[in-house]
Amino acid sequence: PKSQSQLNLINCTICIEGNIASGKTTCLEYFGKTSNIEVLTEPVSKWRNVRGHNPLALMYQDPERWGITLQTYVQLTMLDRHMLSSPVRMMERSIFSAKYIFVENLFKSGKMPEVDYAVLSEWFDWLTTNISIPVDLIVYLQTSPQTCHERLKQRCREEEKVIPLEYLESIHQLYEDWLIKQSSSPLPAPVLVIPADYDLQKMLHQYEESRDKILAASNL
Ligand SMILES: Nc1ncnc2c1ncn2[C@@H]1O[C@H](COP(=O)(O)OP(=O)(O)O)[C@@H](O)[C@H]1O
Ligand SMILES: Cc1cn([C@H]2C[C@H](O)[C@@H](COP(=O)(O)O)O2)c(=O)[nH]c1=O
Repeated sequence: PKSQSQLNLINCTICIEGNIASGKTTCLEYFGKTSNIEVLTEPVSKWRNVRGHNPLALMYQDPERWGITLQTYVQLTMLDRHMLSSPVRMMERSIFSAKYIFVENLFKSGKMPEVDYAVLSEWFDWLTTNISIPVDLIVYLQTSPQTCHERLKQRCREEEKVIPLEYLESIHQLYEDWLIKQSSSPLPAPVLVIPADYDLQKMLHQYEESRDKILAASNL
C-alpha cells in the first residue's frame, strides 16, 4: 500500500541534463523501471521526422541554413513536454538547455545568423515570461567529452556520424558554465551533479546513491 506521502503527490519536474550520449536515456530507463516516476524521453523521433522531413539531419549537414528550423521545432516540442500533466516526472533535458546550450552553441560558433538568434531569443523570452515552466531539480550527468564521443560512436545514430570531438567539447563547456560555474544563464532549479564517466554497473550504483536526493524533490 502507498504511504500518505505517496498519495499526496505534488507536481514535480526533474530534468536530466548532460552532453550528447552522456547516458541520459539509460538513466531515465533505470528510474522508470525502479520508481513510480513518469519518465519523459526527449522527442528526438519528432526532430528526425516532421511530416517526412528530418530537421536534425539537415541541421548537422548545414547548420547555418537549418539551425533555426531545428531549434524552433525543438523549442516547440520541449514546451509541449513541459506542458504534459503528470504529478511527478523525470524529463530528458528541458526547454532551458535547448536554448542555453544548443542555440548558444550555434550562435557562438558563428553557425547561426544574428537575426535567427534574435528571433529564437524573442520566442524563448516570451514563452518563459508568459508561461509557467517549473523545474524542481536538475540532475547533471557530468561526463568528459571523450566518454561521450565513444558512446556516440557505439550508439551510431545516422545523423550524428558527422559530430567531431570538438563539437562535444563545446557542448560540455557550455554545460559546465551553466550548471557548475553557474556563470552563463539563469538556473531554473537546484543542481545535483552525478559523475557519469563510469561503466554501466557503477552508474547504477551512482543512481542508487543519489536516489533519495532525487526523490526528495518529489516527496516520493
Ligand atoms: N555508463 C555507460 N557505460 C557505457 N555505455 C553506456 C553507459 N551509459 C549509456 N551507455 C551507452 O551509450 C550510448 C548513449 O547512451 P544514452 O543513454 O542513449 O545517452 P543520451 O540519452 O544521453 O544520449 C548508448 O549506446 C548506451 O547504451
Ligand atoms: C536539445 C537539443 C538536441 N539537439 C541534438 C543533439 C543530439 O544530436 C540530439 C539529442 O540526442 P541526445 O543523445 O539526447 O543528446 O539532438 C540539438 O541539436 N539541439 C537541441 O536543442
